[in-house]
Amino acid sequence: MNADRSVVVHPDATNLATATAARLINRLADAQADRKPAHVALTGGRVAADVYRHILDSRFRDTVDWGAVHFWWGDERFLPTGNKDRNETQAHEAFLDELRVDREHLHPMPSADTVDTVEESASVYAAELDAAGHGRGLPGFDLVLLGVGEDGHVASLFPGQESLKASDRTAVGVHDSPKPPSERTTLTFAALNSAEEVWVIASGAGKAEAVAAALEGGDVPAAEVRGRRHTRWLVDADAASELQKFEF
Ligand SMILES: O=C(O)[C@H](O)[C@@H](O)[C@H](O)[C@H](O)COP(=O)(O)O
Repeated sequence: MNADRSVVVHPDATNLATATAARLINRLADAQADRKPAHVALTGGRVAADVYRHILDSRFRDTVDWGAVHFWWGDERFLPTGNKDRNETQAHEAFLDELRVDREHLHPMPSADTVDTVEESASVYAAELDAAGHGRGLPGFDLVLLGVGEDGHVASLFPGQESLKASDRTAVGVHDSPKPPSERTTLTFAALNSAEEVWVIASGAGKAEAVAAALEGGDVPAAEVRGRRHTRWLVDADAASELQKFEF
């Protein structure tokens, strides 16, 4: 059961990205103080890319031993390695290539030139997650970072799709993503919610309806995410503009 949920409303998109970058650095440094290596699952999207870029620019960035962080992905577009639209590519360009990461600790979801189908991609990734978890299925994410779509999707878990029900698996393939490209690999809720903390970041008025639905009883995938210890919604004022019940 989710122990705790918080909503932090930031005045604007830049403040959201810079504050979340600092929060992420602190979260990873705290996780490393408890145990190394730390495990984080990254997300794709424009808002997340802004956060990654601000991590790189942060004067606190080397508080984290980046070589002792395992980087996973919450979802990935089923495209060839290096394709500019892959979440992995965007993360490398935004910050990973400039940090002293350990290449052995990078865990991209299989690409379209290494496996034939999204089902195979999901199966290979599930096996990698299980191996990292020493047979327990998952490595014990210290943090899962998520964006949210206008339709309330998180990762590549879209409204009305079978993937929402895949509670017995940690990763599944997606064929009909309404957000292009149509073929993707995604962690399931079982995997996302295994994390100590789950953070959802949202910026802009276009996300306001999805944020309100997720936080105020609506039927959207984003309403289903919860960290084992903490769930944080990190939003800017525009994305919070349709929240009714929160005083801020
Ligand atoms: O592969 C993807 O597209 C992402 O993982 C997706 O879940 C994204 O985080 C949201 O769609 C928000 O994207 P924006 O931040 O660009 O609005």
